[in-house]
Amino acid sequence: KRLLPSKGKLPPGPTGLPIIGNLHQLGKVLHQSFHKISQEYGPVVLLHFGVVPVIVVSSKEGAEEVLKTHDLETCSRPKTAAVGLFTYNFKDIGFAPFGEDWREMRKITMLELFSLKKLKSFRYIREEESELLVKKLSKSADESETSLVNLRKVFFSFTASIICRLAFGQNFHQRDFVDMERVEELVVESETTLGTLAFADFFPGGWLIDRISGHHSTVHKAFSKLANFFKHVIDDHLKTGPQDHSDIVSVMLDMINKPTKVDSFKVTDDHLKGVMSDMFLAGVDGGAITLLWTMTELSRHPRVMKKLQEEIRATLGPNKERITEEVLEKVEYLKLVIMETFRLHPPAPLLLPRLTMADIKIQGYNIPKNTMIHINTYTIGRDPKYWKNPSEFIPERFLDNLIEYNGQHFELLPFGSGRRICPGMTTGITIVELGLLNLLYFFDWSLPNGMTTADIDMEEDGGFAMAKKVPLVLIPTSHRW
Ligand code: HEM
Repeated sequence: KRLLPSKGKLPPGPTGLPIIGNLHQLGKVLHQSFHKISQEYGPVVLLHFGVVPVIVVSSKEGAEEVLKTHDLETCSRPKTAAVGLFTYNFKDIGFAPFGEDWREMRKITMLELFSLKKLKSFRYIREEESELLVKKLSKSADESETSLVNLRKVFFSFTASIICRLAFGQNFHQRDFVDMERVEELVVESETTLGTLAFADFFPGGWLIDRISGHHSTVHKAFSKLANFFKHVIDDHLKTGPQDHSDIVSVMLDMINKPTKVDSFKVTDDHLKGVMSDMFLAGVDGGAITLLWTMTELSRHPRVMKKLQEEIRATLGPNKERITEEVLEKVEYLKLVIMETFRLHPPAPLLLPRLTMADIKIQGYNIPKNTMIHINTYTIGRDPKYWKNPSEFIPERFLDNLIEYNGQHFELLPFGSGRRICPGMTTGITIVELGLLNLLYFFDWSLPNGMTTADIDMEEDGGFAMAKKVPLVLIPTSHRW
């Protein structure tokens, strides 16, 4: 507590050890460790990561105070070494401190993601990639009645193909510098490294321990693979001559090469690569993880799977050749299933950490300036105070309330809230809905021979994202009408 100068009452928390603070009390999966600690110490907890004070907020009311009442005072981000490397010195959106760089990068990305001019082509890309997904799965299903499909690989290559076409203008079915089979590795390795705690961030001189333990070299290896991929994408744009503004990379390259106003904000190479890092990691991971947990829960709950497939097939009618996005509005139960998945498996369970820019009060506790805050949406989604039978997967619970995931309801925050809410929410949710619609309309799904629903592994893994540790492997059968 001496490290956190405060005139008022500080939140409670477990007693730490000298120097390392509470680090020895944390496991590899941070949101689960925080969950256990909050069950004992309450919804606002003070911990020390080495010499750095960290507050964990695990209640709807606390989250609302941080993200709404004090949104402005808490809308910066703490800096860590690995993040600095992957974001080209915080020149991205997700980890940039509050200020001009963040504001400008966010503006450019939002304008691009929601550009009216591109709505039609974005929609075409998503629909075409969904058709390709169905073709790939049909091939597996036709080869053998028992052919196994690793859905983690399928979902990562599906979301990566879409994001890379929307944001980078790269169609990987026509390029050979990225192996779509290995894209999952590239994203998961980068994301996990990015979210791992490093000694350098929490102790003076901790960089030495990181070098000896090999952490430093692991981070640099993962980063160099990603940097090499970005280099190919940028070179490819430069080769084709004047930029056509069809994607974010092209728009930003033009801003770097032809700044318009003398005094205006200068976009640099680092801004471009920082934004590419965000799009690739946040965009691909969020969608793939949501798809994976949804299919996992559906496989564990045959009643829900059956009801959802019946709704989808009744709404779309028989023997459709392809699915277009306008039907998304009509499949109500699908939305409830996704919300229930978000409640139990929020893809970013701690959102991204915030940093206070002034002294504030949360739930009556003093939180001084420059404190790191984590919101544990995993605990909030399982809190019996807000949810009846919280550990059960019951999509119908959302029929009785008006809760949505748009950042206005603090008991369900899969995309965060406030100034730093996810700018890719609409894109992300459309990819997830369209992917699931195709999978569930065209195929019936079963577990590998000899496996029962009780055998499905639910173990979590992860850094910033809640990955599923063991891949989900299922058998697709083309649906016969
Ligand atoms: C289902 C898919 C997705 C989920 C669940 C998700 C979730 C999140 C969450 C929880 C945050 C942190 C918000 C906060 O700190 O309050 C975030 C931030 C962000 N997301 Fe997403 N996301 C998804 C898809 C996407 C997509 C498709 C893109 C871009 C193409 C994207 C780009 C970003 C960026 C740039 C940020 C940082 C925003 C900032 O700090 O200002 N996300 N996302």
